[in-house]
Amino acid sequence: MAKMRVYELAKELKIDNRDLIRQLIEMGLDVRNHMSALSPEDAQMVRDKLKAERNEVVEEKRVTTQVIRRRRKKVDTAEEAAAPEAEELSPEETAELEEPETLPTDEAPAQPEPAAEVQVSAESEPAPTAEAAAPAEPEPAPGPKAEARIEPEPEPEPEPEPEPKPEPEPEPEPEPAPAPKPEPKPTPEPEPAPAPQKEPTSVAEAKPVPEPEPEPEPKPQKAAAEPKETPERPKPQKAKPVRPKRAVEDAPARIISKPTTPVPPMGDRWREDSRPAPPAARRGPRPVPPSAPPVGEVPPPDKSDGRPSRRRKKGKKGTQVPSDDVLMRKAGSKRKEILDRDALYGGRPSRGRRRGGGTVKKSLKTELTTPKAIKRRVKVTEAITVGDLAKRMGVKAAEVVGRMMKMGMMVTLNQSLDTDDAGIVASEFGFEIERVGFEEEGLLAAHEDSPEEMETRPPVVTIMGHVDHGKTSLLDSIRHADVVSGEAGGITQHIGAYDVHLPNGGQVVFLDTPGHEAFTQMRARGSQVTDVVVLVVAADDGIMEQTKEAISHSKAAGVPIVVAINKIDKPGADPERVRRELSERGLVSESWGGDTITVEVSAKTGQGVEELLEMLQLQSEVLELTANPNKPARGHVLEARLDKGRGPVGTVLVQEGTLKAGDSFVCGTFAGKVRSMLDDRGKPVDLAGPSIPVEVQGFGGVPEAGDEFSVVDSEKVARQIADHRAMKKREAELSAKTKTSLEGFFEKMAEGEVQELKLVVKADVQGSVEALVEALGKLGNDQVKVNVIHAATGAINESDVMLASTSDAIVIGFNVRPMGKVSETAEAERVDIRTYEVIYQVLDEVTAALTGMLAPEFKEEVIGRVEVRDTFGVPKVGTVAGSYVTEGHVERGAHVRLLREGVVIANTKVSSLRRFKDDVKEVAQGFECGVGLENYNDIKVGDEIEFYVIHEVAAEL
Ligand SMILES: Nc1nc2c(ncn2[C@@H]2O[C@H](COP(=O)(O)OP(=O)(O)OP(=O)(O)O)[C@@H](O)[C@H]2O)c(=O)[nH]1
Repeated sequence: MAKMRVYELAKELKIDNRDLIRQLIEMGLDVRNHMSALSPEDAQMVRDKLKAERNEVVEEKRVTTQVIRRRRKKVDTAEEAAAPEAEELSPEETAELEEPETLPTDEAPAQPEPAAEVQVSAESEPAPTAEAAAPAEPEPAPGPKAEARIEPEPEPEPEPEPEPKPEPEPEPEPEPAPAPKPEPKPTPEPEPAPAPQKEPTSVAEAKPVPEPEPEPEPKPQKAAAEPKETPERPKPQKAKPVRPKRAVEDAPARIISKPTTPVPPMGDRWREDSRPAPPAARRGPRPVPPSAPPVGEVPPPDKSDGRPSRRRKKGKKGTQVPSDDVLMRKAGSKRKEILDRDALYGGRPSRGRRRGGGTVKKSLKTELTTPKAIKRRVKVTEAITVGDLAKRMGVKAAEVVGRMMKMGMMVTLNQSLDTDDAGIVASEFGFEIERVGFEEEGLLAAHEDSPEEMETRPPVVTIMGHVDHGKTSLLDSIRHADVVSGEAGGITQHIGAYDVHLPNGGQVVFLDTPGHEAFTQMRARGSQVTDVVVLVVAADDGIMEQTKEAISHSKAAGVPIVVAINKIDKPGADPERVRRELSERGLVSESWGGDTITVEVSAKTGQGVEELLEMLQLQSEVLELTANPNKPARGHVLEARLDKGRGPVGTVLVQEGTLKAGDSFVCGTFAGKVRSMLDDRGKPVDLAGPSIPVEVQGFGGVPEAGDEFSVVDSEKVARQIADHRAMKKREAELSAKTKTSLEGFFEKMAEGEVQELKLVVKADVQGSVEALVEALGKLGNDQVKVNVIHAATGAINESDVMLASTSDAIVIGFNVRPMGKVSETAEAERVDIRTYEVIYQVLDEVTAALTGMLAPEFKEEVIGRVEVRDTFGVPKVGTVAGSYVTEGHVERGAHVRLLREGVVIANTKVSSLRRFKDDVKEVAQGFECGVGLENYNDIKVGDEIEFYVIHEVAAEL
């Protein structure tokens, strides 16, 4: 059989993950978290054990109208078996069974409204009474009740419950419902016994019936029985108090109301897990009644919703429940107190009436928080953070996080959920997720080019090649060939691209790409805007590794290659060898009958450079490169950086249209307006047509190399698109991270798989970013790896910090610093930001961090020894050794070895360390002390106890 995860077992047993983990640990099982695996045998053993424990149920008995006595009781298996059956009773049966309870309610009816309240208060107050009478109650009922209250709140918020209930409950509830039942059943007892069980069942089934019943609150009995099961209903109870009269009206309502409670089911799960017991008692009972009374008022689904929410609030304040009681006592009028409370938290008008005070109006406020059915849809584009989702649903974020934790999803507020996960969570609150799209295309200027509008444009050329084959030299040589440049050294390059004007009037634009392997990605991107690639191959070296890469990138991009066989001036030059090797790579030279243009050049002497330029022009003509210059510009960013004086600037290669000063544009996730443009020689220009590279000033932020640049109609449109893209990007990043965290992190941790050091890398220029990402990616080993979750240019901003925070990553800044309040945010989020100015320092520190993450080695250090001079038997503690510290010192919590004549008799830990009657943390050499050992009592006079501690020693890579 396959192993089972703790959370799966918890789900099966319908108990909270944490509770189960605690119990598993108590059972001696090695579990760390809810993702820990359990063998089939262990799982079965746990099931058996927990089931056995569940046989112990709480017996509730109504002693007086306001007092219910609960006692724990062992239930026979047979009884249990019977119970289930009861649960399975048909709705009608259930109804019948419930009716009896209703009757009691009727009894109370005399005090219609009050009745409800009284009951509630009775229960709540009883707290005191009950406590005195049956202390046991609090614990048993509490748990469920507490949960119930809380649940009610959660559900109420979703208010949609009434309406939505049907949907949500059906699926989710089923499970939850059962879960609660188990507990409730036990509670059932005497008369109610049957009802309770049924209730659960009925609840599940009835749920569909939702709105129907306004039934008044069942009497205490019901409360007693239901409490556990319908913890959520508690709120409803609260509602009852308010709606007493109505409640009385609908008897069947109860059942219905329960169904209504269905929404809670989801909550039940959670409740079961986390709710505190204390308040439960009071709330427990209420749950049932609530459903009834509320129902009466519920008529309008919304209202019912609204009410629940109020109740919830109350419930939330569940902790306040006690305070309520206190208030009631003080006031001397329980009813009034309850009413007041209701009013405070948005009670119904009815409450107000009772009060007869203006406060009623205030209570109406709550209704504002009740989402209407049509508003129970949360629109999401790609993903949504947990916090946003909670906000959009009008639910407390902590509550959403709590529910997700109970679902086995460990998340933080800023974690992003994709639409699927968000849908699951939203359904827990009665909401739906609606995926919506953003019509970005509609906002971007679309223009159909007609053949007449097309004009020839210069080819854009990228020079690639292996290291030292002469790329830079060739570019220099080409600059000298520029006929426009009046400068001695040819073009003084200002940006990563420049256009060369040929003697024949032609023009060729070159992209200047670095030749280091760390920039392979940049080269690949360069290919995307490139029309022709000049592959530089040293005639004396032939095709090398990077030459092959360049060929691959060019081919993948579908860009034709013109080969420049360089260094033909060198004695060892062998152009034919290069052609042969090229043909082996599919590039057959024209001189060999192929279609690959090869030109023999010498960057050093300038030989063949003009011919190369002519060939490029020829190739360009063959390609029939054209573009429409008469439309809004579109292009790509070749390089971008943060200029101290000018802010973000980027080199943009215009590919179509004409870029003008003053144009509004969107680039990547930034909007901007062209404030100024410089050409490749650093001269200001107002226009830049197709194939022309210009340095643009006016970006809203530093874009990434390769980002598309598009001119749009207005700044407003630009901002709209940029904001949308930024949101999508962030959501995508967070979503990706979240998925990793949700689906793999815990499992990996539990199974000791690979750990990752996550980094957010920010640098001043794209080149540095890519170099860092590549270098960092090479660090680590098979145990620990580096995962750069985000890398970009520009200062470290809050987005980076939040991403690091949610991803548990470190922010690496290279030649950039945190902006504005980012440092404060980082401190608040406990995000480590490290800034550097030298790459090797980055690598050194990251390596150190990785070392710290490696599984530590353990080293033992003996800190002291004692000699046992006497032994004492202490009740409930065991044997205590009256000892004398002979060496070093001894500490409580230290590991110890019990030595007898030099032989290790036991290896355990110190359970107690005392000096006379005082517990002490440490005892120094030369002093006497009493030492108790964990799980070991066979200590004898003359034994020696060696104390030692274990240190973790970081491993090295
Ligand atoms: N003899 C001779 N030497 C050349 C020629 N072209 C380049 N060199 C030399 O080759 C060496 C490398 O040239 P670079 O232009 O730096 O080569 P690169 O491909 O740009 O190198 P990286 O930038 O490191 O990728 C330099 O010492 C140049 O002087 C040439 O045509 N003939």
